[in-house]
Amino acid sequence: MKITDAKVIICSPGRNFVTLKIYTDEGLTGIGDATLNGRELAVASYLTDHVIPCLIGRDPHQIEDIWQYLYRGAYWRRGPVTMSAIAGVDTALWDIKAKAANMPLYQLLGGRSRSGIMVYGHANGRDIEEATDEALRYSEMGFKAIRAQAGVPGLKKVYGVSSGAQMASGAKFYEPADSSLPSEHDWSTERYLDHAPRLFEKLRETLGWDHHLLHDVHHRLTPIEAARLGKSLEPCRLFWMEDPTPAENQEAFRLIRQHTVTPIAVGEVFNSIWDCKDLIQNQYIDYIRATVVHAGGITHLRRIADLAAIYQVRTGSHGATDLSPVCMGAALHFDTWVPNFGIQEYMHHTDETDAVFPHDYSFRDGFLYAGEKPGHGVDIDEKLAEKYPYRRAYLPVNRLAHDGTLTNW
Ligand SMILES: O=C(O)[C@@H](O)[C@@H](O)[C@H](O)[C@H](O)CO
Ligand SMILES: [Mg+2]
Repeated sequence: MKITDAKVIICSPGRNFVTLKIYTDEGLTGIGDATLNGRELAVASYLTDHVIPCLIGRDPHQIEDIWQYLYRGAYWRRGPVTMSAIAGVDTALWDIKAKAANMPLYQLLGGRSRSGIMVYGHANGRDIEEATDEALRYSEMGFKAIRAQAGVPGLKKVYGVSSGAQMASGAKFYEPADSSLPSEHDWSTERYLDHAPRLFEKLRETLGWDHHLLHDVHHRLTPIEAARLGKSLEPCRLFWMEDPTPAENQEAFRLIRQHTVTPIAVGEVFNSIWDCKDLIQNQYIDYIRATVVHAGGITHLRRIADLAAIYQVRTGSHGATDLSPVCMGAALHFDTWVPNFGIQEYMHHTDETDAVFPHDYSFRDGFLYAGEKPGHGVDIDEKLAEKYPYRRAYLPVNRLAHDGTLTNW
């Protein structure tokens, strides 16, 4: 089989997505997600201008050789743009290979390891009461695991709190990339550290102990502040505290680990095994959040998961709405196979997004189920995609409320 063509499809059904489609001389096609929130066109150009010319004429079955060619052959290795582009190619090639084998992708990876994929949903509110009501609603929707985020008194706009309407799926629409220039949020660590434990005390008081509760700190604390938060949350028994501190310095997590047993999840911004090697080998984390779309595709994510398995670190892949249904579809096949699975994030896409990306995965009683169609089970309706042209959008920036210092969003 030979790759005869490939193209990048950029669309914006509620938010921007970058999709790579690969064509072969046997009529099989495959698609991969290559969306990088706020930097979409960089990845589109990397694919169109630098990668696609190298793919034409190659055997799509040679996934590993193509991966090595695109990784080592670029000379300039790693980084979110490069690895999202490689991920788009890799996912499309696995899609083609599974279609050629006439089997769902998880079978090709090694078969089913579990009956279904436990997922967590996003409950959030402007204050503790609203977030608690949302968490109750997610419990009624069948979620066994619920991430909770709430506004912080005195702060205008913080991460994770939706001001969107409720969608048909029951979830509230939330899209952080909300403007043609970065919107500015405000932050106070002191207010947040006083407030977060109260949110989870209220949630345990209201929901009881049968649900997993998760929280995303979103890179905002110093290591010792993260240690303090972890300790304060211990009585509420969280499933994980996510991104407690920026992870460029993996060694920083040793300090957090010395002070708290609250489980830690990191890695949605990681794009290679090198970003997580020390965190995993030192068991500074409990879950690795790397994803198909941002960590070089299925080929590389398997390597990260296998390293993690040696140290009893489990997967907890990112699954926000800026990862397209193509990524979710591929992730569910990966999650169905991977032996050290932990949990999968699941934010409902909009109905218009689901229409552009028809898929055969389904949600039932707190679990997602990959479909049985050959491939990863997701397609793109190119005609419909044309109705939603790209529009520039940025993730917000964040400033300290008391003096405007630029900090982590
Ligand atoms: O854990 C999460 O879902 C968040 O960290 C993401 O929603 C993140 O803010 C977005 O993916 C950024 O594009
Ligand atoms: Mg996160």
